[in-house]
Amino acid sequence: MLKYNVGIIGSGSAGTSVAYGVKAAGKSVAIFEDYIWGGTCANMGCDPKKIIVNSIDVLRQAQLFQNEVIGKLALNWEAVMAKKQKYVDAHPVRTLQGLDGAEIETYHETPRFINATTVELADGTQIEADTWVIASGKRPTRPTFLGAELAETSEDFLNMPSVPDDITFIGGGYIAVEFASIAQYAGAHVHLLQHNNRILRNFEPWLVEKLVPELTAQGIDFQFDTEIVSLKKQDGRILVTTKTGRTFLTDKVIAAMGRHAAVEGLDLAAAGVEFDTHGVKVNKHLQTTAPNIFAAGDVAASGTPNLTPVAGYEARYVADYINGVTTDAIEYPVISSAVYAHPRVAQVGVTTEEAEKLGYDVSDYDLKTWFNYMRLNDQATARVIKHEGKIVGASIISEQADEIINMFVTAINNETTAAEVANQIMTYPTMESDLGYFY
Ligand SMILES: Cc1cc2nc3c(=O)[nH]c(=O)nc-3n(C[C@H](O)[C@H](O)[C@H](O)COP(=O)(O)OP(=O)(O)OC[C@H]3O[C@@H](n4cnc5c(N)ncnc54)[C@H](O)[C@@H]3O)c2cc1C
Ligand SMILES: NC(=O)c1ccc[n+]([C@@H]2O[C@H](COP(=O)([O-])OP(=O)(O)OC[C@H]3O[C@@H](n4cnc5c(N)ncnc54)[C@H](O)[C@@H]3O)[C@@H](O)[C@H]2O)c1
Repeated sequence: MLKYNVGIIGSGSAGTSVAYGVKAAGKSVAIFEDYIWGGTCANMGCDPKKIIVNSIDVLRQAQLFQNEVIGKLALNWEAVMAKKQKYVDAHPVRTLQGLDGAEIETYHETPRFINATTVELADGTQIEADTWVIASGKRPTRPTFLGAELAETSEDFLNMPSVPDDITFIGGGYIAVEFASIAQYAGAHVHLLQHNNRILRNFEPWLVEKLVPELTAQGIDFQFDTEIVSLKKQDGRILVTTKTGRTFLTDKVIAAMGRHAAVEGLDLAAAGVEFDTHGVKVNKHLQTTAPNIFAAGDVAASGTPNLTPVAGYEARYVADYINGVTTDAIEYPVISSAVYAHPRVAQVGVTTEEAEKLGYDVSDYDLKTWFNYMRLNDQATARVIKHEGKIVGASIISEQADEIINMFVTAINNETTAAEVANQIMTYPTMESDLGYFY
């Protein structure tokens, strides 16, 4: 039987990071991937999306500067896709080369647990490892209504050869909002159907209350409290029927109703690993219900948001734990996140609701009058939460929110004071040089 110190399932941000971490400590390592080497973020998530978003940003900038810059720009979707594809095609190759170069054994298939230490491959080969790490991520949740097979996924959207005239998103999370913004600027008529009355449920309500009217004014048709009962092909288009009996025709439907843990085919029960709708159950050491099996990244029900930097952080912790570098429980720094719409929204740390309970100071800033936002025609607004002279939370709606939020991440983690900010000489005029004004 083949034997390794560590077996890792999944080659995304979490799996590869654990693999390099334990290999560096001299362990023998095998990694299994049943789809595309390198995982979601680089192949069908953050990176290809951000390449497309950045082309849309140029159109957005032209719109914001329409008084100063004259002439109409047009998006060449095919060229944007070609640029995205060049990056995406290279990624699995780079991932495999990296793993091979580090002498990490690679298997392109789903391993099936037969007990807590041994898996079996499709050809009957058995592989044993002292320690396993489940880093298999999440996969899109498919709808179950009549005609659901006509609904495509975020991956299909990122591979669209052309922009449809009319597109419908089911769901109001990160993916639906970001892709609706892309599609709208790319020239489609966009519908976003949310089954309740709140999109971006993990974001500050004040941000969402500003974003929705902005995106509506751009042309996105938000339909709240709307559930789909069926999709049906009609005259080369798709007929959408909602629970209220309303019907409309669209050209493409993208289901973005969340993602579920990718545990199919692993037979986790045979290994004594429990999971539920949130993912694989883990304790404060990211250990599953089988003590020699860990879970990290999206698949782990660790109570953290499913984001790439979180997957990397958990993976580094698991590698350290396996290597004996730490026995402490995992502790997370503040976790920032952004929605790459136009404008962006981003937040980190203590929320308004928490601040009100804790009696912390909540300050709002109308940034459009500040020089660094005025020069960019950016109608930005920020909220900063402070306690004992330090920033503990921030949320922002701005064309640059994804970048600006990171200066708050650093200020919160370092517990930076106003005096410490004043002692830094930053380049001017830049957004970061305004940090002192938020104290
Ligand atoms: C459209 C989209 C956009 C996103 N944008 C952002 C963003 O802007 N910023 C951000 O921080 N996060 C973003 N995310 C989330 C981010 O992609 C994930 O949080 C991150 O990829 C999680 O990494 P992971 O290693 O846990 O899982 P993954 O990257 O999903 O890796 C898991 C790997 O395991 C493989 N696998 C699954 N089952 C098996 C099996 N049985 N056997 C072998 N292999 C298996 C999968 O094929 C996959 O390659 C986005 C996600 C999506 C879908
Ligand atoms: N910018 C980023 O960091 C980024 C971007 C994209 C994705 N992601 C990650 O990927 C994950 C998946 O994204 P997502 O947008 O699919 O999920 P999500 O969890 O963000 O949103 C799911 C949406 O679908 C809705 N929904 C749930 N069940 C439904 C149903 N039965 N019918 C209709 N709508 C339903 C929810 O109310 C919610 O609005 C995110 O949670 C996030 O962690 C991050």
